[in-house]
Amino acid sequence: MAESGTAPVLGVIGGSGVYDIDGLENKRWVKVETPFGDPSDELLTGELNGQKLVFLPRHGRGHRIPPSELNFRANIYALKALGVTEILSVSAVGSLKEHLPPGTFVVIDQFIDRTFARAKTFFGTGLVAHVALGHPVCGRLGDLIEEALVELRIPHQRRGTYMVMEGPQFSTKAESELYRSWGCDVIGMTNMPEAKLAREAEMCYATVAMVTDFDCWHPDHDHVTVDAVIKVVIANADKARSLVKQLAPKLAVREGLCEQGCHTALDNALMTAPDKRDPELVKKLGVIVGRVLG
Ligand SMILES: CSC[C@H]1O[C@H](OP(=O)(O)O)[C@H](O)[C@@H]1O
Ligand SMILES: Nc1ncnc2[nH]cnc12
Repeated sequence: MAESGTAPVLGVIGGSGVYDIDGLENKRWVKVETPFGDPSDELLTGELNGQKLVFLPRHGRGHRIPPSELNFRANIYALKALGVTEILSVSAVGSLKEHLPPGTFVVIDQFIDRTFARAKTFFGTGLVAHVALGHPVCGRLGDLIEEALVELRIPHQRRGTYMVMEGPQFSTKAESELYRSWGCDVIGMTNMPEAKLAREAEMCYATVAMVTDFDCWHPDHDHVTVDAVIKVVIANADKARSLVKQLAPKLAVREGLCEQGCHTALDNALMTAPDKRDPELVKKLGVIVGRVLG
């Protein structure tokens, strides 16, 4: 079992089409206020197969909030404030590869962040931090997700690069071809800065990307439509829920902190000299930096 004070709590961020989690015991929607404003919605807390779980619908119930207006900092802060230690992000994505048709799940291990209109860090003047991001997702969590996908016989690929675009419009064909030439596997609009902020908040983060379409590069699929995406997401939603159920009990085997360093990401990241730190900012970031700055 995990060291005291670090018992795993699974956070699930549900993307397009995933606005609830079934089978939760002691289920309760909780409103969380954060120094960064409101999260996308209330957060759903409960237990699944004995594992504590917190669920947040990324775009809010009813899909109210577009990607560029998501308050990523409030979302990650709220999950951290509720004790979440590992985050499973569930996302709809377009495929940039012929061999990844709609219905395939990809356990993402890399990102290219092309977003430009989002707040990307909790830190700032008065407390500067630079966390490592060479491996932006938790490989340990990725392995557990893969184990669950194998057990459930869900068609998947273990690794892949997710291109994060600003949106909300889908790509032009030239852009889609460019991302293909970069070797990207899938494309979406939401996983950055989410993954960066999870790292700053010292939480494990992994994404299961559910392919919903071939974007617009494919000769047989001229363009993406929300209709087509939603149809596939609905068909996949049960698989996503089974994945969460299968994954939840696997987390309990972690002993102590994540061996990949996710839970200690701030150990060598703070740059600002102690006497130059802004006490107000340090206080505001208490939930995030409490472990290192006590
Ligand atoms: C309805 S398709 C576009 C939408 O879906 C994805 O979001 P999420 O990662 O939350 O499932 C994509 O990034 C876009 O935001
Ligand atoms: N083709 C696509 N581009 C960006 N985001 C997506 N989400 C689902 N399909 C997508």
